[in-house]
Amino acid sequence: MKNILSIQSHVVFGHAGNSAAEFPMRRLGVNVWPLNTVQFSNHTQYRQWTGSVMPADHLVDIADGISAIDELKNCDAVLSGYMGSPEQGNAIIEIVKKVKVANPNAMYICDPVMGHPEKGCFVAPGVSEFLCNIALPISDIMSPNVLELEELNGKQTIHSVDEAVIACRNLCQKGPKTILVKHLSRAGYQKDRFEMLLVTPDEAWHIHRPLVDFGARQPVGVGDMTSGLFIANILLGKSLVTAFEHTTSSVYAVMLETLKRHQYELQLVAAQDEIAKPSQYFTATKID
Ligand SMILES: Nc1ncnc2c1ncn2[C@@H]1O[C@H](COP(=O)(O)OP(=O)(O)O)[C@@H](O)[C@H]1O
Ligand SMILES: Cc1ncc(COP(=O)(O)O)c(C=O)c1O
Ligand SMILES: [Mg+2]
Repeated sequence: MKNILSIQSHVVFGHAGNSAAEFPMRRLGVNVWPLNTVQFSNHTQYRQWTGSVMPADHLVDIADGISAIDELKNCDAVLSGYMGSPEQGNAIIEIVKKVKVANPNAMYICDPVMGHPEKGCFVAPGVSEFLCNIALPISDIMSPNVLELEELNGKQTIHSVDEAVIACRNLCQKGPKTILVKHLSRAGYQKDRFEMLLVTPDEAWHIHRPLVDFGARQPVGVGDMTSGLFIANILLGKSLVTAFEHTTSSVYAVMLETLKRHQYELQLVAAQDEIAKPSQYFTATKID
């Protein structure tokens, strides 16, 4: 059984951060060790929430506890997502280093959640700089959306798929050898499809799925679920491309179930069998 230390936000009501990623990863068949960066009542796109950001040393303390019972060596990957503060970022890097000492084969996948103030996703000041300067060079995999990719690539606007591939290759030179662009949005080929990219130093793959019409109230936590499913698929031994395809297909099934039930929160439990074995399978196209 593979083990993922998943360091993300936790919401008590609904699904974002660990509350969006943990169940789908487990449903695929990997073990998850959730380490929560915040505990909020609900995700921030409700524009109001209660709860607390965990102190940065709490994160290291928990990892040290796992190390003390000699289990850190069984950690196969660290996944990080929504961070409550840049200090937490530094704590996460310390944890990644400890995990890699205990298990040199462990991977670090960083979902560089930077927030979109206009969309209502709020992230503490300094987190974006931390992701660009400190997290990038030590990540094995990064999973930005196109806005995050622009930030990571020196704030250069990305207009097209070709430019996105170039931006990803720039990141590959600085650290992560695999980049999953979780959402190409305006940089994609088509306005009426949801598009993603998978880029390594040698190859680039493109995938698209239909847009699901949620009107103005788009579900949150989709990125967190996407990054989680991608690393879970990789740990299950799938190739990068198959992991990419399976992730797209599972996420699409969750979106459809969410729409069918007229819900704002992702319908993870209802769609659980589709997460494991999506009935509609999307295949990727090699573009480089
Ligand atoms: N098939 C789909 N159809 C329509 N919207 C989708 C689909 N898949 C995902 N989305 C939406 O696309 C958005 C992706 O958000 P974005 O900020 O670009 O990346 P992230 O998921 O990292 O936050 C989310 O609002 C999500 O609900
Ligand atoms: C607490 C929390 N975690 C994570 C996220 C990221 O969600 P997404 O996967 O949609 O980027 C958000 C977005 O608002 C959030 O409020
Ligand atoms: Mg996101």
